Amino acid sequence: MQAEKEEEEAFPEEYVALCDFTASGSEQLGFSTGDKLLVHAKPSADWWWAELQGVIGYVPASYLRQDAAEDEEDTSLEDPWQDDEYFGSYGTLRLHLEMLSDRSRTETYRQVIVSNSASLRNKVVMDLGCGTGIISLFCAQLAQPSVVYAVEASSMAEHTRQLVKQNGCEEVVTVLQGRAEELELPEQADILVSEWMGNCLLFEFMVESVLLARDRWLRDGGVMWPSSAALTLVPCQADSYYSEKMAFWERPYGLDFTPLQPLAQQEFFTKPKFSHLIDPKDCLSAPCDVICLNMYTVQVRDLEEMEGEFKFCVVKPGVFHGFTAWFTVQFESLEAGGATVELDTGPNSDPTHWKQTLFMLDNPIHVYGGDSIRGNIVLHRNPVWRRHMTVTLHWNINSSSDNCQVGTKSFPMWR
Ligand SMILES: N=C(N)NC/C=C/[C@H]1O[C@@H](n2cnc3c(N)ncnc32)[C@H](O)[C@@H]1O
Repeated sequence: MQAEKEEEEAFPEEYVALCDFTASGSEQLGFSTGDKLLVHAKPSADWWWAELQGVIGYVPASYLRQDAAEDEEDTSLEDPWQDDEYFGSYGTLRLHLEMLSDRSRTETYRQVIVSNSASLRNKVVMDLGCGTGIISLFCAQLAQPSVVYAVEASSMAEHTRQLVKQNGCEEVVTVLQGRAEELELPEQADILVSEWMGNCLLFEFMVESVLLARDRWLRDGGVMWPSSAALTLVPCQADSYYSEKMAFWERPYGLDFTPLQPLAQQEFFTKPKFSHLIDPKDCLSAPCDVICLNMYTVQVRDLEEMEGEFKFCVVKPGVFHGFTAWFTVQFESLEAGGATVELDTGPNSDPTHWKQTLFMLDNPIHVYGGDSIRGNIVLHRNPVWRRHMTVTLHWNINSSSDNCQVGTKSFPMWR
């Protein structure tokens, strides 16, 4: 009796969902990654009786992990920002080499410095997330700011100091190691420059650090580089990707493998495809900016859920396999009336390391010239894993040739 009594007291236990689970059968309970479930009983090793927001049902035990609160030493694994992993990855050269090898990206930042070099004279610059210090070195080499605070949280910072010295910029560039939103800057900055953009613009949510640093270190009237950003969307064909991942199962070596197609859809089309290079001819309409950020006014709380409408007019017959997304950022001139510089990661510009992001629908839809595809996109930041989000698309197709088709799909990035 005593043991049972103790066991009774142990429940409910709090667990975190490691990944999504779709319930099949009324007595099962579905959930999403990061959901906190209350486990009331463990009738078997594999299936537990759990509750989520008042709903009770059976859940697969293997999808759950004991919540951090119950198990102190694991808290480091529970970091919602995954900083160890994130800054660890930036402590090695791989990602910096990829970014520096991206000429379109890096030359754009150099262009910004060159075209504003006169106005940069005697200014205080903060380079947030300087990495190897490339932007700070451009400032010191191509303009005469009074000081550049090159802020870098990863262990790359000590190498960056060496590069600053190696290139004779130590008089101007000061490398500060630490998270920008936590460290002390000696003074306010006139310009806050950063290369913070992730896939689909926001992934990694480094932008949150940029906004916190803006609010704390950019002086009134100071300049944000980028000054604005836009997420752009277009309905598209993706025939080769569809053939490679889905049509393939129709007749491999003369056999019928179509029973594997639901698995293929789950495995290949549930998450967005990063690093997709869309051919401009696969765009079914003109693209549309669906979400625009003004870097002076956007607030961290706005990042929780960002929504944008779209209305595409199909310009030619084709197969609507999905949507492709990319972003542009603009750098306003320091001189009133000066030219704005833009970095465009879309299919009509030189490719960048971001390429584009492809969201595949479950079932392709034939569309025809004159059809309209209306709807909206919602970027919902993950409440638990703070560098991740879910992208939900809703669409309505109005076609003269057949009745209206409505659809919706959510894509985790990545949790
Ligand atoms: N554009 C993308 N996605 N990444 C390119 C830039 C990422 C670089 O910025 C640094 N970084 C990111 N967040 C912070 C922060 N809050 N404080 C200081 N340094 C930071 C990373 O360690 C990389 O070196």
